[in-house]
Amino acid sequence: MPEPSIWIVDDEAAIRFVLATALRDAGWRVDAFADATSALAAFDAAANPPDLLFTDVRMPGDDGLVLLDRLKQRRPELPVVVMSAYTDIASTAGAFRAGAHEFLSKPFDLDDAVALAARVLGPSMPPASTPDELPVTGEALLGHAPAMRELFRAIGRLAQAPLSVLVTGETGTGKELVARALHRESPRAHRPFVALNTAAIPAELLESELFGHEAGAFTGAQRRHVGRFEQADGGTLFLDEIGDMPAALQTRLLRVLQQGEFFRVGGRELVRVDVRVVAATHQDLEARVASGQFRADLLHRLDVVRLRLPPLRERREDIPLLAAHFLAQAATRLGARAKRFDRDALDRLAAHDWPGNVRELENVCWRLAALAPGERIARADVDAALGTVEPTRVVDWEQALADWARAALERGDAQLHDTARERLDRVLLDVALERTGGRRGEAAALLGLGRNTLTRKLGPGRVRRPRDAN
Ligand SMILES: Nc1ncnc2c1ncn2[C@@H]1O[C@H](COP(=O)(O)OP(=O)(O)OP(=O)(O)O)[C@@H](O)[C@H]1O
Repeated sequence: MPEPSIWIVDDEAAIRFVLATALRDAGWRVDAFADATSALAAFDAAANPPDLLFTDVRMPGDDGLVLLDRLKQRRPELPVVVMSAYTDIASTAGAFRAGAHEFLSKPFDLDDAVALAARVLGPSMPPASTPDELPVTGEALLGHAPAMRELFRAIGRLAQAPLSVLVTGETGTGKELVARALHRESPRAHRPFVALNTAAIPAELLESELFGHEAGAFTGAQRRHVGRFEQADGGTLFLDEIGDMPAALQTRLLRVLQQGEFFRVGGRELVRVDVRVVAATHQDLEARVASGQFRADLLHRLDVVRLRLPPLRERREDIPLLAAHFLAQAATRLGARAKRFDRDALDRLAAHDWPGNVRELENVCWRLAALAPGERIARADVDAALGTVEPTRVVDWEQALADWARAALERGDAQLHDTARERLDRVLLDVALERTGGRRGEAAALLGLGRNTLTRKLGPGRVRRPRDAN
């Protein structure tokens, strides 16, 4: 069977490059095109058409929606993922009606794109293609803020002992890099480092992803699949977004951690493994335990040692160092000339709040490497790259939230974070569903969520009429 092939159509060289690299690393054949016309010409001439196509929306010449339409006329069953900037989402909601398979809002996380491709092309990818089994050398964890120095010391100490570690911190703060560093510095370094993002994989596939399955274990399981635990034997298993793990699987994971052995899904043979688990979460797991969403005994098992990564806004002194690093890295990988930041530009970067933390900074630097016209990056370039993401009304909203939080703390409300998240999700979902007349796929696209995530958030009994009282 030939390996599945993926095509990327995007006018932005940086996006083509990073997406193609990530998908190739994951084991797929990838071809990339800079515009719709050349992609369509290649499609018509191709002996082996793609099995999946990613397209940008806004491109010079025919846009991605025109391309989508033309492709659908030729091959209606071709899955097409439409990628678009956050600000274009409203105009892109129609993409689903036009037959798009999925929607990826830019800037996106490469892991999400790879997971999405894995969903479309099937979970039993060729075994050699495990996206996370990358070489773990040369991934520098940079920083000289006191909290980071303390963290490096802790990593050095902890790497030697096979203790479970829980890494906490907001999204994009570098939790996975910490896990990789723990592995790299450990006696397990010559064995695999395997990562699994619990939140990126649909709940129904998670069990077989973790523990593997035998051929015929369920519909669609044609071949035996070796799970991540087995892949990581002798090495380190990194479980990202552990807080999102479904309850039944938490129970199973706990048992495996206690006993070091398990059955594959549909299997009778007991599999023994020696795996060091590093788990990560951006959530408050104690609060999830208190509200019954996370098992206390599993938390204790994972949380033998805890490492906390501060958000980037709490270590602003590291911003210039990180920015220079990402800019140089992007230039090398783009084959472009190195650029430098003006003082003002660095000040602007240092003043930003970075809700997406280091990942957001990395994305902005890639954008600057690819787009800023001169060799010196000025403040205005940074303004443009940061976009107009902080309209003034957001401030009012945050103010209201702060008032609410103060009042709730005053009342002694114990589960503030969960309540807030739930209300936030509910408001966003209701507004989006209201706008799309209840069509979930489009509502998901409007919110920049995957359809699966939306369905999970809606859950049973969560489908409410738009204007129900609270
Ligand atoms: N201190 C650092 N030095 C260099 N690069 C970093 C650092 N911290 C994070 N990065 C880079 O930022 C990006 C995000 O890091 P990472 O994936 O480890 O974050 P995360 O906390 O695991 O995110 P999430 O919770 O969303 O999974 C990666 O590309 C990583 O290489």
